[in-house]
Amino acid sequence: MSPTLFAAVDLGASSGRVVAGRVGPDTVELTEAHRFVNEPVRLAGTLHWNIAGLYTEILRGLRFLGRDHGTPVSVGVDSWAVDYGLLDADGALLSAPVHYRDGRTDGVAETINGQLGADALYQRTGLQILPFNTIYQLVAARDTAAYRTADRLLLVPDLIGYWLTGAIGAEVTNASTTQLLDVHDRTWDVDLASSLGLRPELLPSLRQPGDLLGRFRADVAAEVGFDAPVVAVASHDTASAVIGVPAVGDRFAYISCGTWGLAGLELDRPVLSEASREANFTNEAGIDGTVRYLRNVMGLWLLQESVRWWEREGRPADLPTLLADAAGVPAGRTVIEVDDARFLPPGDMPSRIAAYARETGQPVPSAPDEIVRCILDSLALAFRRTIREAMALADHAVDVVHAVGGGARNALLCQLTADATGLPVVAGPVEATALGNLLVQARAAGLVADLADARRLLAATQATVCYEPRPGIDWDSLASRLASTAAKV
Ligand SMILES: C[C@H](O)[C@H](O)[C@@H](O)C(=O)CO
Repeated sequence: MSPTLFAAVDLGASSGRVVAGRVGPDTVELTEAHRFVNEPVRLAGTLHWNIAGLYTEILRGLRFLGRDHGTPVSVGVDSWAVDYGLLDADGALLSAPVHYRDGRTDGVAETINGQLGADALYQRTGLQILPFNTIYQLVAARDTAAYRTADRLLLVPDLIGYWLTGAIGAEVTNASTTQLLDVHDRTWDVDLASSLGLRPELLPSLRQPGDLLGRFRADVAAEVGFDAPVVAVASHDTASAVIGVPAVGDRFAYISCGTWGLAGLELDRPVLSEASREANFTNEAGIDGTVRYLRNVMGLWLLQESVRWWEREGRPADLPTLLADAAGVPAGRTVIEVDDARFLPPGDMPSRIAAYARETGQPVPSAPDEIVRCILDSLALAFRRTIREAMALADHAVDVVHAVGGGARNALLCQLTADATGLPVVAGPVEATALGNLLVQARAAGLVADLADARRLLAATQATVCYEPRPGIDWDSLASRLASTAAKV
């Protein structure tokens, strides 16, 4: 039997892609039909996603896929979390979704948590406190004309699904990132929304990975040159990435490493202890009732934004060269708290890193290779801390760390993470998110039995590189230096 063709639309914060996936009893082959950058735009002072531009690229990618690979059995859409579009009563988009790095939510989380009680909120939603969680974005937007006149709220992958099929709904893994979903029964916490003066009627009915949205609208089928059904996948890209981890058994940790570094565990129930809340771990919904017990680490955003800044200044910023040079910089020369709030907004990242070093009395990195080394040493330290804390808080043993996503290509980061954690790091697949998207569709088509079966297929078909921990760097003392810096900033 020849492998079956599926189409995955995977929207990341820095780039998007349309991927043709062929799945058979012992094959999973990916071919990129189209890749495009995801460049946000500031409109009248507010940072937005160029969602119409992204949708245009998606249609272009589907057209290329149909032309070069044929008609897929189904299409699945995933994207970054928390952000949404508002529709009016006619189904028209009221304004381009606001980017989670926009400053409109500054201070909102503190106010709301003070009002509701951080622990009470955690017991209801199980979510880490990040300033851009959808709940805080809605509180920041509740007095806007768009919010007041809106008829429906659609998270980004659901908005794309709506434009492709006309179907309205909210897929549960991404809905769990709103901090408006009950962590126990995975239904909308309507009382919580009402208690904040939010409009629960905006929240669409929930759907599960594998559910059918519907077939392409006629105009979409005409535009892309074929008709196909759209199937809900684990539409939070991180949820799809975790499905795409080629793990065997459950004694593993993962790092979905891209713009963000999502480091954590897959559990069968949430951890809602006071210690877990204080450590700011999240319990995002995974597939089949699993829990993605993780914490957001600032991730390769630090590197992406530094490169963007150097390019803006007309300085050479070729990543492979930067990484090769950074390997020659002494380890642990300067370490930063990567999750310091100053590193969240776009801007002059190299200067912010230098300022942090200055404030903490460390050697101040100025040359690009020193900045890059500082970023990678500090990310490895953050992954070490996060994985060790997750293991302790969830009382969960780990023998291996799976690093997936674009960061799996970064050999220096993977090796430093192995050294810092003292655990082997299995790097790959890079396209774990697209693979997780495709395998949920393959299961809906009856080609894959369950999550374990999907991972067996991945382990048998996808290339990985294993980095064994090496001695030599005193990560304990780097960790305590980092801890002491926090007191100085
Ligand atoms: C806000 C981030 O998008 C989110 O926390 C993260 O999980 C993600 O979606 C990474 O793409």
